[in-house]
Amino acid sequence: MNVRKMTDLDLDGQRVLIREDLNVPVKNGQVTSDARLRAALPTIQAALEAGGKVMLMSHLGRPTEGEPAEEFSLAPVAEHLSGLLGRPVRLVEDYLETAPAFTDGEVVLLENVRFNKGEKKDDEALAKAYAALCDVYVMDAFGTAHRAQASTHGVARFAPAACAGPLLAQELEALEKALATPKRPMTAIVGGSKVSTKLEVLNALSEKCDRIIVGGGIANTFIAAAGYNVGKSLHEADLVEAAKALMDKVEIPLPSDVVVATEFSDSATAVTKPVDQVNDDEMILDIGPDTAARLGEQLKAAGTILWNGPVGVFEIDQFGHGTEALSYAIAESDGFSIAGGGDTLAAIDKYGIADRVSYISTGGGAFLEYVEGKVLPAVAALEAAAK
Ligand SMILES: Nc1ncnc2c1ncn2[C@@H]1O[C@H](COP(=O)(O)OP(=O)(O)OP(=O)(O)O)[C@@H](O)[C@H]1O
Ligand SMILES: O=C(O)[C@H](O)COP(=O)(O)O
Repeated sequence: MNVRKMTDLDLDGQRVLIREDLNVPVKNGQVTSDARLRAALPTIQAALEAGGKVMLMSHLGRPTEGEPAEEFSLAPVAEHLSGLLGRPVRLVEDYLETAPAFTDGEVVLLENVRFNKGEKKDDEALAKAYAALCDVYVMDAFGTAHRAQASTHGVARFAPAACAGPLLAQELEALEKALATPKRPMTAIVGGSKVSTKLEVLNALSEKCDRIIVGGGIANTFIAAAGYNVGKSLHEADLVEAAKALMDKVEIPLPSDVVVATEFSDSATAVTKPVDQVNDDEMILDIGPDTAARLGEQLKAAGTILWNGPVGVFEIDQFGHGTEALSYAIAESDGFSIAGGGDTLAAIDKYGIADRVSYISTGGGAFLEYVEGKVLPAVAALEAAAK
């Protein structure tokens, strides 16, 4: 990676704009898993110690672009981060109109970049506006390095100086080392709710892995491809043909039993049933216990495990047993395990297996795309800026 590093630059007195991935789960105005915030702390502290005037920026969730909404505000993140850093973190909303002022000892957090029109399209004018806020731009958001957006990509072209932050550099080095000569069999677990983007990644993974375990909305798409009714489950009907093609290329064990409910809520009644008996008014929200036991045995025998995405709606306890069982199987496996993703980190915390996973990455989709062998757009932008 031929990029400038934050540690190579003199930050003293400079306005330092750090893009972090502070996209963490928030419930009722509280951060429920702060792993990504803790991972960003060493970078923030190093920039402060080097005398930088620190501004952080991040997205949170997937709001409708250009429409600020309280549910996607970084306010809970500012509060939580302030506790972790032991200093005030001031959330600034109007930074595109007025450049934020700095007070000693304070960190500035720019409100959700996805509230700005053009962020996701990598709009040049927006990228220039971000660049104008700083003397040094630091890309440290490994979890969002697979997105070519104004705050992760475009800004690097226009900032007076652009460099990689310590977390981004450390993640890339650790993954490169871990994946250089993976022990076989290599098994990937891909779950969660981002069906269309992650199904594409499965194609590349099918070339590298010996087996792919699917969960969440992704598994539901495969269940539909196998000809079963998935009722109201999250799935991607358009991708059923793509799922069929994948099943011909690599072993993708399908759930034999599933946990369903007729509503998506904390108080929903969970019913376990065979996969071929899902009704039209039901949603598949977890893998069943027989499936979890079978997949758990396969995981224990794996040489390398790559895990992104919970296999069920684990935030609701009655739909968390599948993710819990697979977490314990990963913890018990002698294979080298790599896990990453915002909600995956939350599941790792919930089931207390962090010290038994060989490497935990802050990236989910980013880590999968790295495994694919793709050059991450944010890294490419830093490489171009270093020329
Ligand atoms: N069967 C299902 N139906 C609907 N949602 C599901 C299902 N299974 C899991 N989920 C949801 O998927 C979400 C996590 O998916 P996601 O793809 O965002 O994973 P992640 O680990 O955060 O990765 P990334 O960092 O790429 O976002 C969780 O909120 C979980 O409740
Ligand atoms: O959680 C993630 O994978 C990153 O924060 C990227 O989020 P996105 O998939 O909404 O771009």
